[in-house]
Order: sequence, then structure tokens, then C-alpha cells
Amino acid sequence: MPAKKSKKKKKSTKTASNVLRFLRSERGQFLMGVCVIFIALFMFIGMISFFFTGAADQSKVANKYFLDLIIHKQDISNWTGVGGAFIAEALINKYCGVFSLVIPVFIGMIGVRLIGIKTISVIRAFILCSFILIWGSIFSSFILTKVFPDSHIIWGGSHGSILEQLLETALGGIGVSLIIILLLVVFVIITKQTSVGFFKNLFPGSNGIPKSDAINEDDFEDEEAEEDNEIIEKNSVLNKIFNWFRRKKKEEDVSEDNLEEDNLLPINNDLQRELSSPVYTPPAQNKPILNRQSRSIDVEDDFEVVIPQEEAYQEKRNIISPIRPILPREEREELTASDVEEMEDYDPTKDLSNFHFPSSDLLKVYDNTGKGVDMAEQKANKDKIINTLRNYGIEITSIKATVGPTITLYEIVPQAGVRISKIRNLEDDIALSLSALGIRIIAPMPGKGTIGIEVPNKDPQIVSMQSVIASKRFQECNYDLPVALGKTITNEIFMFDLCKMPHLLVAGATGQGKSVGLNAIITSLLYKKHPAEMKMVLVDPKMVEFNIYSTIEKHYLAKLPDAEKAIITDVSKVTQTLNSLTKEMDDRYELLMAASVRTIKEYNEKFRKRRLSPLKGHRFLPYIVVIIDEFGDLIMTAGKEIEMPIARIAQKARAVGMHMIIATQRPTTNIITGTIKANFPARMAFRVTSQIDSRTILDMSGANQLIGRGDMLFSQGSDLVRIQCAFVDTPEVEEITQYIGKQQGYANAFELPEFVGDGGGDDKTGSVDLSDKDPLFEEAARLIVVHQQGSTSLIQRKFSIGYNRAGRLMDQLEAAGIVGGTQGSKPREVLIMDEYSLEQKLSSI
Ligand SMILES: Nc1ncnc2c1ncn2[C@@H]1O[C@H](COP(=O)(O)OP(=O)(O)OP(=O)(O)O)[C@@H](O)[C@H]1O
Repeated sequence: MPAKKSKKKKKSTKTASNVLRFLRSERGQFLMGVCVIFIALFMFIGMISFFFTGAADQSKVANKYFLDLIIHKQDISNWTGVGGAFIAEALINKYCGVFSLVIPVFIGMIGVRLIGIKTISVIRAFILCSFILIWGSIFSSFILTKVFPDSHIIWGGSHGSILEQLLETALGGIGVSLIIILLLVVFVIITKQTSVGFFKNLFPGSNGIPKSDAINEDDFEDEEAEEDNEIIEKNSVLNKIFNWFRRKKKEEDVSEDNLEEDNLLPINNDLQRELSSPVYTPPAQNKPILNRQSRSIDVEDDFEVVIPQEEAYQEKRNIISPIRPILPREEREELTASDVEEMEDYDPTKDLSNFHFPSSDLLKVYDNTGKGVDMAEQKANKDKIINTLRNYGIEITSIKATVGPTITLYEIVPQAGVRISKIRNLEDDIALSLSALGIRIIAPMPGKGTIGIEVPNKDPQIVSMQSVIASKRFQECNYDLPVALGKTITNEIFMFDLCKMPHLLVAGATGQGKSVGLNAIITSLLYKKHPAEMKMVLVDPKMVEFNIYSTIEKHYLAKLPDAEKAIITDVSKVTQTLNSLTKEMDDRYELLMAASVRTIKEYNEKFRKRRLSPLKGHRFLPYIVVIIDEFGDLIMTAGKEIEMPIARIAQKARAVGMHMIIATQRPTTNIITGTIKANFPARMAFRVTSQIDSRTILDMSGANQLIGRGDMLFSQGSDLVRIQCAFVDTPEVEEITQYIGKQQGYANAFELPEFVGDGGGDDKTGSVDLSDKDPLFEEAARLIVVHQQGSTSLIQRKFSIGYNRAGRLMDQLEAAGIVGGTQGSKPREVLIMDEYSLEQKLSSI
């Protein structure tokens, strides 16, 4: 019996959680949104009808119960029947009067938010509607009742009437009028930051006047007194309104040029803010460019703050749904072609045709809502920059701020005659005055004619991987190996095609965001490339960083034929793998040559068209991305043996679709050598501790001035871009890899070719000549016996020798019977138990 009960209980909990999940899903939310909008519409129509039909219905509806009215089938004139008449009578006459119309409007807003076509702040809307409701009821009761005394409508509702009567008794008619105006002013001042300027400007003589070229308040008052009257004239309220309409028209013209309505509405609708901004046209070269995604606020006459807007999230969500997989580009192209012959092309993804790409829902959405733009902070920073520069005798003609997720860029235009180097040298002084780390001066800003000062925001935002992956740009991009890295200072998604880089060097001190950066790169590739199109070789000497990718071994990873695991953690295996990759590279070149093509793209295209026969050894070539974390560790242990194959691959592998990403936390010249640097034109620099390190990575300083936590500089040739790296946490990556891992994969990981070195490869035990022992033979034997660990990398590390020599030593130790044979990636068995037995053994050899 109790078992039955608990089963029943379980079932009902499951149903409830299913319902909840549905309601939380996109479909559920959309459905609820539509319902809510219909309810709002019904109420609104009912209330509008009330103005025309309310008189006829009033006697039938007033003081009755809703059910009574339905049961007794009353003849109701309201367009929405008993329901509408009842709601309208209650809301308008009983409660808050005609301004109750904002109630269905508010409900409609909630519906719109649920549907997701527009992001509306519910709290803001609630406060706004509540104020309108209360203020409106008093206002209507006081004014409209006097204007239209003989009406079936109680203009301010019972609520308004009572309040208004109380106020009128206490303060008199004039007092109530003043209270109504005061409440309105208070509300506008509280809700609109720029309203103070607007109100000030209503009074002639206020200083809402555009300033002269130089921002120098003292000079300004004395010298331009004469011009003041003229300008004040220009600033009169009528002129402002006229100008506002003129500007609005201009903006509408721009908006026809595809500017998103979403982003402009807040600007256009904001009459108060526009009115408060001065009638001041900045010099042509300083004119603010209205970014497609930007919202620009004229905080003061001379200071414009641009807040680049993100693309609407919902719009992006619709692009990838968990149900509808994103087909690989090639497949999409093929499907659109109606040509039957095209359909017969070879389809590399056919083996895993049911493969579903992960959806962006698997990634976490970080709540940055509380981290809006702090106008006070922007203004204070601006003042500090101006004052610091002024202290050193530098005047500027304009200053503009662009607020990014973690950094704000202040662009200044100095007065003619100021030496740029003078400003550049003030980096430390500005940093001191702003009491902030990570100040960077870009003088001049390339192609802009301004000088940039980057200042970290007090409350930085997290750029979620979700926002980057779900962005329209990423979803619609057709790069061969698309990598979405994060967001630039102007909130734009920063993306690049790894194929074009073609190799990438990642550096940064420990804990500054390298691993997160590598995960972001891998994640973007996983979201766009089908397992048939891309394979990865992951090298992880730290052993813990790439472990999460082991679940996708049979989908995306490549490994050596005899390797147990695809993720390489053993230093000794790295040389083998890299050599194997150089072999794969050479094999691919031979295939390309046989196919008479120059690039992997042309080759694969030919293969798809079935113009290359598999019988002649041709095969579809997936891209291979080699990612090495902590490359410094490898160079320290294996030196040239690692550097050489890396350099070879970096020099040649681009055309055959092999790309490398190497990361290091030790950006010194003995790790990032000249050979490495020459072959890795694209560099990603996270924060480093010294200017020298920054120069080693980027060939210039800057990385030492970053603020960490994913703040980075990306350089490709001479261009240097500051980016906030997208944040993807380990659990998020796990979700993705598990989603992929659960799906059908290939039988094995992608097999790399076996590499047989000059000496005949690894397995040389049979030919080992113990008469020609390595000078380190005895010491190595002691080391192995003392540690009881037959590991080649141990020998490498202890004696600082390369892998080949350590491997030879190990073979000699095996031939001497000190260690056992190879056991895949595991250390060899040590056959001698103690040092005494070893000494005996050594003397007998
Ligand atoms: N893009 C980012 N946004 C926000 N926080 C970040 C970002 N990247 C890194 N962090 C923060 O910094 C911490 C360290 O990052 P990460 O592990 O990537 O550093 P690392 O450079 O790889 O360090 P190590 O070299 O020691 O492994 C993270 O746990 C996270 O809290």
C-alpha cells in the first residue's frame, strides 16, 4: 500500500516538474505571453467601450456580482460583454478612474516580455504605471470632474475622489494644483537623470550653454559673455522642441537604413533627455558616430557617453533550437540546391547524420542586469581625466566615452599644438588620479584622429559564452573554423577564422584566464563544426585542463594508433604525436599533389564531387586543430625535439588544414623563441606581470596593463584589439561534452599515422647494443630503481635531456633487464627492487 502511494506521489511530482519545465521553456513562455496579451487586449477594449456604452450598462452592472450578471443573462452593451463591462466599471469607476487604462497596458507589457520580442524591465514598468495610476486619479478627479461634471464616468475613480477631496480640504484648490505639478516634477527628476538640465534650461540665464572649443570653464564665462545672449536665445524651450523634432526626423532617416528599431526607441522616445541636451553640433571630425548597436547619451554639453547595446537575446535563441540541429554549412548548401546530381555528392557527415549540435541553452546566462552604466562614475572619470591633463597644461576640445563590458574607452581630442607623446607619458598620472589599474593610453587611435584612454569599470560585467554563441553574428558566420572569443570594448562580438590566422599563440600569467580562453575557443568550434569536419589533438601537461573533453573522444579527438587516451598528458607522447602530425601533414600534401589542388578546401570539394577515388588512397580530410596547453613545460623538458615539429607544422600545415594553438604562462624568450614567434602571427595576450613579457608576446607593451579575469589583447600583425574574453565555466563545458558524448560517435578516435623515426621508431629493443651504453646509463638506472617508476619523462626531467635520448636510455635499461617492456602510456615495470640488487646487476653487465 505505502509503495503504491509513493509511486503515485512520484508520478504526480514528475508531472508537476514536467509542467514546470514546459512553462519555463521558450515555447511555454511564448504561450503564456500570447495569453497575457490577449487578456490585456480584452480588458483594454472593454474599458474603451465603457466610455461609449458605460452609461447604458451602469445600472445593470453596479454593485452586482459577476456570476449574477451571467446567470441572469443581462443585456449588456459593452463590446466585450459582461466581462468587459464588469472589469471597466470596477477599474474605472470603483478604483482609479480613467488612468486605469495603464493596467491593461502594463499587463500587455508583461506579455510582450514573456514572448521575448522586447526586453522590458517589469519593475520599471510597474513603478511607472503605479505612479501614473495614482497621480492620474488625483489629476482626473481634480481637473476632468470639473470639466465634464455630467458624465457616467467617475473620472478619478473612488480612489481619486477621496484623495482629491482630502487634499482640497487640507490645501485648497491652488495647493492641489501645486501638488499635482510637484509630483510630476519629482517623478521626472527621479526617473530621468538628465531632467535636471532640462528644468534648469527652462530658466533664462541658466548655464546649459555649449562651451567653446576648449573645455575651460573660467575662460568661458569671461570671454564669451557677448555670445551668451544669442545662445540662450537658441536654447529657449521652443527652439529646443523644434530642434528635437528636426533631429528626430534625421534619426528616422537613418533608421530607414536598417537601424534596428529596438536600439533606437529608447533614444527617440526620450523627449526629456533630448530636450536637455544642448543645441550643439560638435566639430565634424568629432561628431559622434551613432553605432548600429549603440545608445548615446549626451550627459553634458561636452561629454557624450556611448553605451553599445547587445543584440536581443531572444532573437538569437530562435536561431538555434535544441530540436532543430544546425546543419554543417556544406550540408545546408547542398540542401538548398535542387539539383539531383548535387544530392549524390559524397557527404562526409553521413556516418553521423543524426548528429545534433549542442544548443546554446546548455550554456549559462549570467545576470548583468544590476550592472548598468554608472553615469556618476563616467562623469567623475571624465572630470579626473580633464583635470589631470589640465594640470600638465593640456587642454582638450572634446571627450567621449564608450562603455564596454569591463572597460570604458574615453576618446579625447587635444587642442591643436599638443604633443601626443606628452599625453602618452601621462599614463601613470592618469592612473593615479583615477586610482585604477589597467589604464592604457592609445595615442593616436588608429584611423580615428583621437587619443584613447582605456579605464576599467568599477563593476565589470561577465561576458557569457552563451551571449557570444547565441549571437546572430556567430550563428550566421560561415568561417571555416569559426572562433568567437568575446566582446570588444564597443560590445561587438569578436570573431576570427582560425583557418586564416593560421596558428595562434596564447600567453598570460597564471590565473588570468588562459584556460577559460582555450575552452572558449574549443566551445565555439564544437558549436559549429560537425565531427566529420574537424578533429582536435589536445595536449595537456597539467593533466586536468582538458580532461573534460575525454567524453567526445570518438567524435572530435585524434590520437596515435597505440595510445590509450586521446588527451595527451605525458610529455614523452607529445614528441611522438607531433612527429605523427608532421607525417599526416606530408601525407596530406601528397594527396593534394595527386589531386592537383592547392588547398584542403579545393581537395575536399573535389572529393565531395566524387572526382577523387578512395581506391587511390584519397579520403575526406577533416581540419585538425592542435591545442597545446602549457607549452612552456614541454619546451623546458623536451626542448628542440618539440620546437622543431611545431615549427614545421606551423610553417607548412596551413594549406592542408592543420592549425595550432599553443598556450603558455611563461612568456619568456627561451619559451617563445624566434622560430615559434615567426610562425605564430596571431597572438592572444592575457595579463602578464612585466612589460618585457608583453613585448615577448605582442612585440609591444600593453599586456602588463590589463586587469586580468579574461581581459586580453589580440594581435594579428599590427592590429591590436582589447577584448573581454567570453567566460565559459567547466560545468558548462561538461554539459556540452556530455551532450555530444551521449550521441552516436565513430567507432574510434581519429587515428593519426604511425611515425617511424630515423632510428626505426620506438621499438628498438631487439637492436640495442649494450656495449655502446649511454654515459647516463648507470645514473638513469639508479634513478628508475630509487623512484620505482619506469618513466621516460622522469629521465628527461632529471637529466634535462630530450625525448629521443631518454627513449634510447630506456631501451638500454630494458635490454639490461632493469625495466620491462612498454605498456602503452603507462610507465614501464621496474624489475629491480632495490639499489643493492641494481649495483650487482650493473657490475655484471
Ligand atoms: N573571461 C573571464 N571572465 C570572467 N572571469 C574570468 C574569465 N577568465 C578567467 N576568469 C576568472 O579567472 C580565473 C582563472 O582563470 P583560468 O583558470 O582560465 O586562468 P589560467 O590563466 O588558465 O591560470 P593557470 O595558468 O594557472 O591555469 C577563473 O576561475 C575565473 O574566475
